[in-house]
Amino acid sequence: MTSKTNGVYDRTPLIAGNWKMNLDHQQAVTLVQKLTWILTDADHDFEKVEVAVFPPFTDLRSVQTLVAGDRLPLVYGAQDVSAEDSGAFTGEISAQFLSKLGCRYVLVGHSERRTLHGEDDAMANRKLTAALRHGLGPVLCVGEGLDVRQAGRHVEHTLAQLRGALEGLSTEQVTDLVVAYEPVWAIGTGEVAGPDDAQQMCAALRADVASRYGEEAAAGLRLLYGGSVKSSNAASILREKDVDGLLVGGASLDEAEFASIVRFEHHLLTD
Ligand SMILES: O=C[C@H](O)COP(=O)(O)O
Repeated sequence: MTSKTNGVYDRTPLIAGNWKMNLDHQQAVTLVQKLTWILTDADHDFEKVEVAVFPPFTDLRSVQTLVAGDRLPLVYGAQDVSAEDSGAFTGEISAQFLSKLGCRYVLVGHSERRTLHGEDDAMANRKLTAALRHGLGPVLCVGEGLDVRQAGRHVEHTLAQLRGALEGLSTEQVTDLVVAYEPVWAIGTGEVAGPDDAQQMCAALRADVASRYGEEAAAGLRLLYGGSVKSSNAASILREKDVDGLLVGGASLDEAEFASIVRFEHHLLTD
């Protein structure tokens, strides 16, 4: 069985906030402070439901100082990483630097990196490998565009992205991985894939990992859904068996809204 269980869920749920290119380092400190106050006030158990924020690179040092100084129970990561470790790569950020800043996670292959910067599965694979080399937990993002969904090829497309990005990884590395399914047509558009869509894809991703890396790897793999998540739809998506968490964009910029998403169990109880 997986070592990821927290005694309540099969795997520890992860609620992650991707701030994208929003909030400077001072705003970052304010948001992280307020978010922690709200969650601590509400007796949130951070061991039971993990909370992560993904600020811009320039905020990370400030977030590290705050989290370490005040021993805050949330974790943080970066939105991207270089495939290279060091050298003449102007503008790139090494996984080693992120590791030194206390990042636990890093996003790899986000759809905005793929569409705006031409990143393909081979690049995602190199970045993922670089992250693992330096002890970071990659959050691999996969998902189809509207044309692919309309053509009914979304499962095959997303599984191909997964396979390409995982090329050469060991079973152990795959077991600890987080994969976020983000249908591109649902990102920042207000369109949400239904809980059934999220479950269908997450089940397909888990089954694919089971067939290639074994049941234990599949049981440990955490699968997130991302795309126009709000507090009003979070609980219904997280109710699905194979969905282990959420990757939240816009709604993570509002501490009260994000805290409400983190406390999805409260909605499950009151729904
Ligand atoms: O990384 C987060 C996703 O791109 C979702 O963004 P969104 O919640 O603003 O749709």
